[in-house]
Amino acid sequence: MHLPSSALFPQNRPRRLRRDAFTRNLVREHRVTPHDLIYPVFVHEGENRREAVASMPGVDRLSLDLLLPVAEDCVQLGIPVLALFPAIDPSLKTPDGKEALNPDGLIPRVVRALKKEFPALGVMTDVALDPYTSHGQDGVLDDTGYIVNDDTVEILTGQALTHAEAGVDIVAPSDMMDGRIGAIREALEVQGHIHTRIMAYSAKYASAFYGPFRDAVGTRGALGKADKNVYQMDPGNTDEALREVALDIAEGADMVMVKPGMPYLDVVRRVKDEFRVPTFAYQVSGEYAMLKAAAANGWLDHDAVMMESLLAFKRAGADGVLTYFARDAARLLLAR
Ligand SMILES: NCc1[nH]cc(CCC(=O)O)c1CC(=O)O
Ligand SMILES: [Mg+2]
Repeated sequence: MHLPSSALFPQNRPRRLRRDAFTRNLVREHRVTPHDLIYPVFVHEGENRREAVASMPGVDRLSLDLLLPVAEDCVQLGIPVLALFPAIDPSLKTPDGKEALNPDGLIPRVVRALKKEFPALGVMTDVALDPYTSHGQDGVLDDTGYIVNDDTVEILTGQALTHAEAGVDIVAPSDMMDGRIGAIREALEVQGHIHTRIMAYSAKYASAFYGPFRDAVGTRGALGKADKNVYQMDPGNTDEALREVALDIAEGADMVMVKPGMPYLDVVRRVKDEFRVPTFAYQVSGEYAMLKAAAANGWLDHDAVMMESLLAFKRAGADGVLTYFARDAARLLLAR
């Protein structure tokens, strides 16, 4: 028999551990479970209103009555948290986005209904002004069109309190203003909302992958050619992500997030290694749209790439993933 030249061969045969399914199952280092998944949903006013989001196949804007069965499905599937995003009636949008502070607005009403019907299901809300502003930016503008920080933080703090008063479990500021986590945490404490958790969008990049989301919440038109580069992070930076996360933890965040997801797995890994806090990644609308489009063309296997993409987040160090695939993935996992 011909002998191989390497002294390590044939003692070292890594393929032994790949030979059959039971061995692969036995030695697998990372897994996805339904409990890892947060399901983002889009809500709008009305009754029995369902509107498909063209750039996000399988995702609809729903009125509250149609959202309730979706919430029930999440409970059945073991998905721990729903993340709410509003598509606000254009007649309610203003330059300062003050509808975000309305205690009887869409989001507070949806939160109250969900917590009443499904008390064990976690509910998370987005803290940011873009669905409420007439210009589609996440904050208020000065005369030059610059998004001003501190005035915006004041409004965001009011928005977070409004959600907390409605009974939300987790507020998730996605605006990228400086100092908002500290301001929100202090206000929550002062008002006695000591259990409200904060998941900070700490390292949120100015990304082109958010396009379909802006269709879903109806901000693409208002935003026009404008970008969010003066507050969201530059895609070229990773040290800066660590500084942002450090600030948010110091200011009182319970959990942090990196966003987008798949193109930023290096950032997820660095954040997890550095801070060892609950770390989440957002597989954003554009990532979802890419995989859906390729699958619809028959270029990729839908279920296989869905599960592989989610597993990649876990392997990179994420404790959980916000994903529009949450229900599909959970269903598949439970069927196995
Ligand atoms: N505060 C806005 C917000 N909250 C979540 C997303 C993106 C989510 C997605 O693309 O799936 C965005 C878009 C943006 O910053 O323009
Ligand atoms: Mg910050």
